[in-house]
Amino acid sequence: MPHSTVARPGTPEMLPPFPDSLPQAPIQRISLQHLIDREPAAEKDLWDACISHGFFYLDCASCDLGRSMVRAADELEKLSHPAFRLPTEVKQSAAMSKMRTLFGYKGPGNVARDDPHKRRDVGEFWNVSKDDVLGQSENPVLYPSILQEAYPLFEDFMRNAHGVGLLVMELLAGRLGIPPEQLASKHKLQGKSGDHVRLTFGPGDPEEAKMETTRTEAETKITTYAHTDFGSVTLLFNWLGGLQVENRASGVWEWVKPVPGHAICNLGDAMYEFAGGKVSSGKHRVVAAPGAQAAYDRYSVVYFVRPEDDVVLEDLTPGAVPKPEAQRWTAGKWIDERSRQLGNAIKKRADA
Ligand SMILES: O=C(O)CCC(=O)C(=O)O
Ligand SMILES: [Fe+2]
Repeated sequence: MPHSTVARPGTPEMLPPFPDSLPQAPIQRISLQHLIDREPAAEKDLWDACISHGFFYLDCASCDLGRSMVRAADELEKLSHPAFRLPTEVKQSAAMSKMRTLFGYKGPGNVARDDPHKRRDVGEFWNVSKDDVLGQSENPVLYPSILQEAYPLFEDFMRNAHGVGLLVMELLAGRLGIPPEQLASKHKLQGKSGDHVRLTFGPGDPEEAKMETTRTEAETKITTYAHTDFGSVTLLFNWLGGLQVENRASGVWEWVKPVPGHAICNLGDAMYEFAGGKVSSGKHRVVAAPGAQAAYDRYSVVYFVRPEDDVVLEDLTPGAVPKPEAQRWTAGKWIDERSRQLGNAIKKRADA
């Protein structure tokens, strides 16, 4: 997959604007500082967002923790440019399919099992494992040196994003009647889990510019296939449009406009299970950025907070009826299975 010749200028201000005419998902903005302060109005907004779309903007400009995450995400975005321009052989030497799980490099060309149009996706990922970065993997991925040399930056971002994920879970636990320490104990930083930083790349394509309102679904190029996130809480930083969330009532794909200084935060399947289905794991995907933005290469920086691999995904709310044994998925197996559905050829775990 050749890279676009249009280099991203590097500063968000220099990018063409997101077209205001497009239907945007009605996602609330919530201040991280207000959540840290446990302000009741912010907690209520969080709850409302989580039981409706399962998505919200997290205003990170409001506190040191948030500003530090924004700075690290900006640095990781810059690192992504050379990391995705490495020769294909170098990237493939750390391919997910060669590794034990979904960590490592994902190239373009996957076809999701359930895509009726059998489109090949155009997106690339570097999935950098928390356990590898923290030096607690038995079998770490041999990432290219450009990524390994940046482990201190990854670690800084991970620790902060993990902390924010735990805060979101603690606040939701309060509403759900789940003892907060029960969720925290299933998402320990030191636990073996699918947590990782994902750097994503989608090639710019000037021919896609302004096609977003006329192209059919079959003509829509997929950067990242429609999916729900597999874990508990996701924090996402992006600079160009392209992210879309499915409106649950109408089935229409609505755009999510990047807002400077804000993370996009969403819940995944594991949180849906823990909450007994009371919160949403919203379906989303990434397509070419809209309008003149389509010509630019698109990068995003994501952190996934997931339950530890051996945690059973089950309803933790008071009075929940335990699932029959045959329907009890551990987080590790759930992540592997969902990853295969999205077209990733990953090996079975030794303990599976
Ligand atoms: O790149 C984005 O904006 C979203 C990425 C995403 O949804 C994912 O990697 O799970
Ligand atoms: Fe996602």
